[in-house]
Amino acid sequence: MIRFENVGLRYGMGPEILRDLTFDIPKRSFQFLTGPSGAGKTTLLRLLFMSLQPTRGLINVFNRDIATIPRDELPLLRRRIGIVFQDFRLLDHLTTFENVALPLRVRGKEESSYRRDVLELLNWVGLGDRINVLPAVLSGGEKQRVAIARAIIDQPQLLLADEPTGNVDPPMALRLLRLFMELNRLGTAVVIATHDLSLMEQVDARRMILSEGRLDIYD
Ligand SMILES: Nc1ncnc2c1ncn2[C@@H]1O[C@H](COP(=O)(O)OP(=O)(O)OP(=O)(O)O)[C@@H](O)[C@H]1O
Repeated sequence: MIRFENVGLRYGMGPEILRDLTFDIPKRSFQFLTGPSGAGKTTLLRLLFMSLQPTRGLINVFNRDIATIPRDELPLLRRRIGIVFQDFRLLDHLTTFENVALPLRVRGKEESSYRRDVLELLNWVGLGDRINVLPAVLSGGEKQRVAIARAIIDQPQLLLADEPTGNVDPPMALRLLRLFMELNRLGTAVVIATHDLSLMEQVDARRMILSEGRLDIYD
């Protein structure tokens, strides 16, 4: 589904942050992306989301060479990807419900067709009593769960999550992990960037480890 070949990335004239990355992300796979702070996990997620072009090498996403995709086609392609940003990126003027429902609204779906699904997911992530509030009154952990719910509500083909359990307590982290596993069981390829060893120990999943610009993969 995704293929990197000899990919390198530097920001401006800076040092090469990622070097000679060659790997695949197969359909329906589940992997953790880990490595020390500053190793380039967020950068790699940005390459996967096509919000950054590599300085060298080839990236294929959904069998398209990202260097040749016209800019105006990117939004449509990105709709197949759910993403949880480290800084959440919720829309401040929308309620919890509206933020989570956004990908469905963008698709032109009627609220009556998804209302129950959104409410069920919000209950599952423990936000059943925060449905009608704006992001400004939510805690960091609550915002994180809204961002996760928004990323998965439309069952994307690929989920990219940057430290998705960084702001919640261990029991909630486990609950969220179960949610990602269920999504994966339903067919989504999942990439979770994390430092959380205890979280990774819960699942016998592929590990992609970034260190000093290189990537090692343990299947
Ligand atoms: N926009 C940018 N311009 C210049 N340098 C950047 C930019 N974004 C990231 N970097 C640098 O690239 C390197 C990798 O950063 P990145 O955020 O990808 O690492 P990370 O592994 O996600 O870190 P963390 O675990 O702390 O979130 C760092 O040295 C960072 O300073």
